[in-house]
Amino acid sequence: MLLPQIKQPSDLKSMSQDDLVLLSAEIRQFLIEKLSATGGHLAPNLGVVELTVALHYCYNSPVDKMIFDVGHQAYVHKVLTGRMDRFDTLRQHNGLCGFVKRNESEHDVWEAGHSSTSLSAAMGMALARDLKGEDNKVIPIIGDGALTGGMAFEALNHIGHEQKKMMVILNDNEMSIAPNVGAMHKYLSKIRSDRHYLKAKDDVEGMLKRIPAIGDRLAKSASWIKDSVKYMMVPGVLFEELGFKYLGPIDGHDIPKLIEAFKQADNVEGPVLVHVLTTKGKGYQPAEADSHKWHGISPYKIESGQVLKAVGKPMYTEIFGQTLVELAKEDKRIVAVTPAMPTGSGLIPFSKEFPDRMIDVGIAEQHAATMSAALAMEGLKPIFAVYSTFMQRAYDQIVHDICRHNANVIFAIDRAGFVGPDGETHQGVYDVAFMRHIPNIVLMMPKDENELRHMMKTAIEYNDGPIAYRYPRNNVVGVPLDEQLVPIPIGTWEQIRPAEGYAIIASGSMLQIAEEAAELVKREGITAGVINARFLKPLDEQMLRDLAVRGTKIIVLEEASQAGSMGSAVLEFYAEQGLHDVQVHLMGIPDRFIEHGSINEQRAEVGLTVENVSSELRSLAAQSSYSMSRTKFPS
Ligand SMILES: Cc1ncc(C[n+]2csc(CCOP(=O)(O)OP(=O)(O)O)c2C)c(N)n1
Ligand SMILES: CC(=O)[C@@H](O)[C@H](O)COP(=O)(O)O
Ligand SMILES: [Mg+2]
Repeated sequence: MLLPQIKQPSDLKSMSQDDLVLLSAEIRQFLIEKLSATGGHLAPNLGVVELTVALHYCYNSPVDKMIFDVGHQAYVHKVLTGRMDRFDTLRQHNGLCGFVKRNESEHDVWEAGHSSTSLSAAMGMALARDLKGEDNKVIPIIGDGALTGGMAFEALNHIGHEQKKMMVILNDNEMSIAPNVGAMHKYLSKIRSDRHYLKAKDDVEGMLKRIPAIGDRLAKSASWIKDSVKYMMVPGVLFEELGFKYLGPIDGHDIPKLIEAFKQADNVEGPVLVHVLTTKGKGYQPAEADSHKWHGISPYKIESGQVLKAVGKPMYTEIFGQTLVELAKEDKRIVAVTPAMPTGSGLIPFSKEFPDRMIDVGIAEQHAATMSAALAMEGLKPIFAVYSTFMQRAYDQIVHDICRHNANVIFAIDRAGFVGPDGETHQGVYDVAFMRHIPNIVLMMPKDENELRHMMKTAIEYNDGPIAYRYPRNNVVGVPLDEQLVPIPIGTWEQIRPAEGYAIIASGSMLQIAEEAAELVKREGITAGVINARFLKPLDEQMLRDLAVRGTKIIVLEEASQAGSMGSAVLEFYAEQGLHDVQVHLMGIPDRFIEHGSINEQRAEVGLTVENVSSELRSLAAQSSYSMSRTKFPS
């Protein structure tokens, strides 16, 4: 076995290329075995085994900077950089992060989680290198999916202009999470599929060089002919026109060929793009056969490929997807917009039923948002289905193109709140704060799946501007579903338990915690009300006034950043109304990033638990009895 000998990347240097091939096989087997117990991003990592081995063989991490785009495909890098023995803890609380993580290793020079940042990071590192007079290599590794992200194009444009030396590895496996989309994808597929490029490329380039310059007039047409023939025949010309030397396509599972290509690239002065063809899920039949499903997978049985996912209640995502099909059958204006997350957003049923009304724009949240505004302004009902965390990419488009235009865009914000194993880069905890302060937006969050369905109906019937509903990466509560969907009056909260002295104003999944806490302290003589704050904007101002008039002590409980979310809105309301005596306690997510683990562990880490809410109620009650005892009532 070669793998146990690898404690650091330099241990590869003494190995023969045959050994590297054997080592790759051992790494592949290691990943298949480890992830069968932990789950994780199996298919992306199986696709980059040889690529990562060859990179660490040829280059000197961390001096040479390997920058993994998204970072979900860095398990092999982690194996080779001394973290093999931590894979049993992958994506678990205090365990190995599923993405590149600087506090794990000096070899992790750039963190991600969100797509399409590697080229910009590479540009920064190359500029810094040259300004410091250093000569290390800068090597961004970007997938064909990540290349559809707008940031990648911004960076390509700048890199081509600056002509800084770097080697961009384009890992082309024809897949995003789902099959990749877009004109760039088609272009890459053309290069990938037309093998004649490879054999004709040298002939064509040789011929072009032999066309003599015949006088100025003809010389121009000669160079025009060269360019047009080059456009037709030479692969990667798009990149070459952007100022990159294009090398490829290279078989990304052939270590000798990869090493040869890297040597060629090292001799290029400016930026070079090495186009590497890989198979997502390579070497494990179930993952190769369905790399979409095996992009991110739960624990499984190796022999059969049977996924061991607990059979239980559906996710909110599934209810969203089903309900959207119901609504779209009644309303032809409904179109679904997804930035490369059709499956994760539950839109596969919709795409099967209404293929013409399903728009996957690739990893392009900004484009998706602005395009949705235009769809709405043309009288359609665009459902912008997006994960909370990825929607952060489109903040300006939400302000500038959707809300300012008061466009009837419907946001279906999935993964709202803690997301568990993906950790800090994927937590959906900022959208309340960054959306509620934008004029014209209505923001909802359901207490259960039945209310989500009514909110979806509410959004369709609402024609006064943008409206959003956010729901968690969770299983549903398990309540009966009403057949008849009825719009909810905008800005109305629901009193679940009458407020006497104390009230918990809670949103979404926090309602269950609020009710359990209220029930727990009730046995101790503390009667706490529970209010379903199903509208995060606008607030139910009448209910807030009533609570103030009755001198109710309030806890605002939300699985969102405490700064700027609903709790802040309640405080602002009372301040604006001059109701300065109202006692409001905020229980939300503190001002720090919460790392990977289970959702319950993340909630416990920040105190969003029944125990904590109960003890908060007890201390409020103790204060009241203390201040009561101190009050000198007239005898
Ligand atoms: C801004 C953003 N949007 C969406 C995602 C979700 N996402 C994670 S990986 C991925 C596909 C990446 O495809 P590619 O770069 O080709 O890598 P592969 O998995 O094929 O190796 C997507 C869409 C993300 N991480 N970041
Ligand atoms: C790497 C990435 O960003 C996606 O694969 C993400 O991990 C999907 O998240 P869900 O598992 O919540 O769909
Ligand atoms: Mg890909």
